[in-house]
Amino acid sequence: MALTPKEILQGLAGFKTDDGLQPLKLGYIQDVAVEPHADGTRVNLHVDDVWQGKAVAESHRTALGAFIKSQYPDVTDVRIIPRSKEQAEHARKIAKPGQAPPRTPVGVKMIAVISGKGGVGKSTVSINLARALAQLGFRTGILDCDIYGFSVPDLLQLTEPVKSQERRFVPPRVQGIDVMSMKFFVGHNAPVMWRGPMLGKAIRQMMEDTVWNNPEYLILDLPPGTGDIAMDIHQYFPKAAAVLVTTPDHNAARVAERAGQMARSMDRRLLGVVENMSFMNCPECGYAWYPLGQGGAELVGKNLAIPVLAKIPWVIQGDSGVSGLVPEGNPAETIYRKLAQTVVETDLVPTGPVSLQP
Ligand SMILES: Nc1ncnc2c1ncn2[C@@H]1O[C@H](COP(=O)(O)OP(=O)(O)OP(=O)(O)O)[C@@H](O)[C@H]1O
Repeated sequence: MALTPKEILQGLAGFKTDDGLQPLKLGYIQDVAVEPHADGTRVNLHVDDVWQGKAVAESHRTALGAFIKSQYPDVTDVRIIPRSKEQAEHARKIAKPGQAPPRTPVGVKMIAVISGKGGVGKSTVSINLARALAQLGFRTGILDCDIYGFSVPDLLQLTEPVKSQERRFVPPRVQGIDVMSMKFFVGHNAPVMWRGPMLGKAIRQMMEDTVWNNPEYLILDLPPGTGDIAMDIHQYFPKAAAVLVTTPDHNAARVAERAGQMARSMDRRLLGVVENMSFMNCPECGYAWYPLGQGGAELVGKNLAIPVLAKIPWVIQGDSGVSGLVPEGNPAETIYRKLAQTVVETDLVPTGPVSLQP
């Protein structure tokens, strides 16, 4: 018999933290979802983000996960996802557990993630921001607009081919994010060698011929730079607000600033700057060091008069790790969650149902 959320909730009645808190009794457990997978069962548990007036401790989350695994041997993966009460309420409104999300298209808020230089982590920030928004309960999609340099599917370790339905494409879903990328339409790592008009057609088709699940947020991973391609793609999404990504070194920051100026000259609203690969923490003593220097985000922020939204540390992946998603329990998870919360609290204007039409 498959495990049910109710059984997990019943089991949680027996859980206490080291310091004697009973989260179920205290009303900190928001909801449980059980997902059967080929290699076992995954449990996603939303909990309040504040316990006893403080952000829920990492140790409480770890203990909760370990408890569930110890009670139910079929469970191979537990995700404890903190969320504010308001976000839980919002999530309940948009998708009652067990029910399909409403079919009426709602407005989509688009966020273009942009950078000056390649390789600063624009795609990494895009996927982790998308996941954090999905974890907050929003239907979220990501469109990899980096037609020539697509990397979103690889960073998400997506291997399955895209499926079609009535001559449209069904985007694969990873961790609650619907993903569309040029990668799905080209041969194994084949280069895309198209010029302008074809490029525009590809973006338009990926948007319009995709069966999007009425996303509330669509993250656009734009190509880096200020050249023709980046400008063309900016034009396709006139209403998207932008998040600028830089690394801390001042050279990258100056290039990022130019990309920000270009976006602004095209009437794009700049929400702020995210500094990626900002610092490294020693896993033993917590000592922070700065392999790429410091001050890049502040420089961009000051010169463009935009806020620094987040500083993301270096994230060390495991031996097998080619995934760009921050591993569960890594401190960067909390930083991305706060970034997503900032985005949610920003008065973004929805653009109407997903469409490229302005
Ligand atoms: N915070 C981080 N810690 C460790 N590695 C990172 C971090 N951010 C990005 N990386 C790694 O750096 C590489 C480049 O990242 P990513 O592809 O996100 O950059 P990008 O700016 O989108 O590049 P491009 O524009 O060339 O596509 C990837 O291998 C990614 O896993």
